[in-house]
Amino acid sequence: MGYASVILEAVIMGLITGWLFFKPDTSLVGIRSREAALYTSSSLQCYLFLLFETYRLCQLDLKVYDRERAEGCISITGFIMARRISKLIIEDVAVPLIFSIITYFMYGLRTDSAVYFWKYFAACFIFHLNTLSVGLFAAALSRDVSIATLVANLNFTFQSMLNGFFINTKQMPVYVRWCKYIAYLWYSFGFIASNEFTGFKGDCFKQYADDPNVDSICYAYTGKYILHSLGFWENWNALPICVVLAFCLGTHVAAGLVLKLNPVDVTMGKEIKSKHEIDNKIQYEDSLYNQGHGKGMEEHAVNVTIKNIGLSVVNKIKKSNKEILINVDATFEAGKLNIIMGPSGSGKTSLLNLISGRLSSTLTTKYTSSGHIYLNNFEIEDYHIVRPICSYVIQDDDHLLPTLTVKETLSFAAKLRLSKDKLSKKQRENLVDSIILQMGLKECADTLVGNELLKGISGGEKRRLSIAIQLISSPKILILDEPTSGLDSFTADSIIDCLERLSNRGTTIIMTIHQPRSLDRFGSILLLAKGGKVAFNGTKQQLIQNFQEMGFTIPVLTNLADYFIDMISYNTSNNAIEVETRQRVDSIVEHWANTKPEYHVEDSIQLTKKDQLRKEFHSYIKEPANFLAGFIVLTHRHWIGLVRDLNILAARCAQVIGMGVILALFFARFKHNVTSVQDRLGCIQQIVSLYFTGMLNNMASYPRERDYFYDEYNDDVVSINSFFFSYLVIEVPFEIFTSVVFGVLLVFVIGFQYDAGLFFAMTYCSFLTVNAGESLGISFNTVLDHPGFALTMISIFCSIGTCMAGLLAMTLDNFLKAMNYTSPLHYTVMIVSNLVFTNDLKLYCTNSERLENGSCLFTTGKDVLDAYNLKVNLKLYLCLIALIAVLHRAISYLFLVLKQAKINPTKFKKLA
Ligand SMILES: Nc1ncnc2c1ncn2[C@@H]1O[C@H](COP(=O)(O)OP(=O)(O)OP(=O)(O)O)[C@@H](O)[C@H]1O
Repeated sequence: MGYASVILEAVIMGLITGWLFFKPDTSLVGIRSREAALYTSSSLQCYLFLLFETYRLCQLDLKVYDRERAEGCISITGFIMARRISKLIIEDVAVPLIFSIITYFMYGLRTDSAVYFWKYFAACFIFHLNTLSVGLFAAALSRDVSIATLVANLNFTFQSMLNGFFINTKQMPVYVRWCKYIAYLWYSFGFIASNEFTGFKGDCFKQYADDPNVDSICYAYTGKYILHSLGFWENWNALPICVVLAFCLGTHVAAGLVLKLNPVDVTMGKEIKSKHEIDNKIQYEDSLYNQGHGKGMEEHAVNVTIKNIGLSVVNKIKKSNKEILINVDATFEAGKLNIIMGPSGSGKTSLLNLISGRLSSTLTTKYTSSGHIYLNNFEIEDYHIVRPICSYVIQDDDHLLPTLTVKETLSFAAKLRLSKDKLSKKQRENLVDSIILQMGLKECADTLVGNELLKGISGGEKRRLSIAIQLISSPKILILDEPTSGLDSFTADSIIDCLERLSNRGTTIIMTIHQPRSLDRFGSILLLAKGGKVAFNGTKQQLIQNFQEMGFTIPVLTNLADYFIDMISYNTSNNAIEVETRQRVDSIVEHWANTKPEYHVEDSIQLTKKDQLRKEFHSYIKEPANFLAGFIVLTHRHWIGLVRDLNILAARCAQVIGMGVILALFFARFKHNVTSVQDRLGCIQQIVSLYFTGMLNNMASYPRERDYFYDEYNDDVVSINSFFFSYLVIEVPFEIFTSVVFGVLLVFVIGFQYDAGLFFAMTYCSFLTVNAGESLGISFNTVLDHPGFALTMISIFCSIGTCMAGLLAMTLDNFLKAMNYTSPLHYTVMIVSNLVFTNDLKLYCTNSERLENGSCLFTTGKDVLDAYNLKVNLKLYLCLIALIAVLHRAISYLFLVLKQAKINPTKFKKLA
């Protein structure tokens, strides 16, 4: 995914920026477009890779490195060198090469000598390398993705202010002007601009070729003038490229040092005392079953029978069809621990997913199934109607929210799951306490769950917490995927004890298990052989008898579970052994097929609709919390998560405000000479970067919230609306607060104008831009499950919006112009420009700024609007930007609904 992402990014960015800046002419506007194109090559495209690299390092590569380093397998130097070497060909060379080839020819850069192309490529290569080193440095500073991307983003904003494109370094306040010498983007842009403009002459020279004053008439069209106005020099080659290389090396060394001094920033999760103590005397039965929630579990046991189950998956890209389960027959009775065992890849998880109605096809894969599933004598025709009466404990515990304590996790789960049961607060607390006691979680009840960066409860405790969450709704059928995997035998036994108690009360337990200590406690065993075929289903005694009948000797001293799994696994260590073991497995499967009992369900009745299930099993049905109850619980939970995760909180505030501070540093305060027009335009262009900050804020928290929501949605406990609006309610106050500060910084500190209208418009546009960026994040993170890939796509989207906003790509074709009307960035640029460049903005010329005839190019702001064709209907644009922001959010909502419709197996093919 990593390589595919970066190559795709290079191709898409190359093609689209190539389209935006396609062969500009050599008029003044065309020259500015050419400068903007070179800016994207030296800076903007690197920014995308910077974000991706930072994200990938935090989420994946540094986690592996930290683990290996803790085990003493790798040194810091080894890690950095290995990383560079392993990515040299595909990422470090191929990506800039692809981007260079596409853009060089689409931008129409100089073709008088091939040397210029190779210098352009060498520059892109070194800038790319340098960008990756900055990503490494940011991730080394903090493994937390919100802080690392904050560092990377603010660093880029700082650098891009200094590169000379947005503001001529000579116009900068003296206290920051010197910073250009330490800004790698200044050298990068300078090198690439010098490569293009050294000796450059615009068409003006052809036009006035016969005029003896051609040199003075066309001076503004010469490379010398263009480079001078940007603050660079002709033939500026060796120095900038060496400096960028030195930056690259230096940043790698600095990142290594930071990695050494800051090994892994794992903080200890503190205890957070809850308001009431857990009463040791509370018994599970007392609270759960005698307080109106037990629903008479013993009354109706639900036995699950499956007959002739087949399952296959088609990969639409590879056009392959794989059989996962073949003719599986089994019964899972209430009151017993029913286990499914088999070698890895035998289809255990797929079977559980099928029974519980959670199989989910994707854009590239499609599941097809056949067979019959019965609950007692009711045949379930459609998967989705099974879901409300069963709970599912998935294999992995990473979905748990790290900033909640064990008790809070269960309390919130109880508020959602029991919102429709008329339990008092006290009863609910008792229930939670009793489950905590039951699952042996009392000692860690007030400890944060934690994750890899926040030390919290142990792996075994997380496993028990995941099970405890599902126990809250006292499910009639409890399905568990490897509840004991990765646990020590004592903890594993304690979980089995608990499940046994549950099954004794009538819950139907179906679980997969890998290596149980003994088979004695399991009432029913389903053995699945490789290829998804049944090798046996019955009790332990029957299993032994079955194997003895086939002539196998059951070893006395070997763990029986291990023995049976070995017997139905292929050994592929060499051909002869593989053939032998395959024959053995086939014979076991065949023997079972010939001797298995008839799985006949008497007087079966078909259940085709949810309402029928509701009628038959009404006391066991789980209902999602209504909108308001879900909204309140999720908002409260999200808020706690936010205030406890100071990194996310800091990032949410600092992304926007930090950008305002950097802009204030460079632009405060605007002069009123004609040259200040470019500074004002540059500053307005920078405002659109808020789109990126919205997206980064989203990336820091949304993927985690989303995963937890998917689990709860699949559990039928919460609705999409509750999740969607609770996220909105938490996010918006931060956006409003930071946009107000941003407005103050830009309007009053930088000094656009002391105008209340401009301040409100600036705040309004900033808020809507950040909000739209966040919506974009929701949309892509919903459509794409892989956050790294989502980040790549969002970054491309944001970059294109930034280029088209109005002040970078100045000459758009009609299609792009039409597209621009859907971008909030276009409206932001236009609204702010129209409020800044008014008749009240009086401009003067210094002597050197006067035209040939002694007049001034601009005397008021209005002249600027006219010259750049920026005049728009302000009121209409103020309405349209709000409409576009709402539309962004509505689309993200739609994606969420569509995604859930796909996850929700109501859309699945019925059992044939
Ligand atoms: N969407 C899919 N696309 C391709 N193959 C799939 C898909 N889903 C399942 N499979 C394949 O089906 C087989 C069974 O997978 P499953 O996860 O059910 O096995 P398992 O017995 O639970 O394995 P493990 O014990 O390792 O968890 C595997 O070979 C897996 O690769």
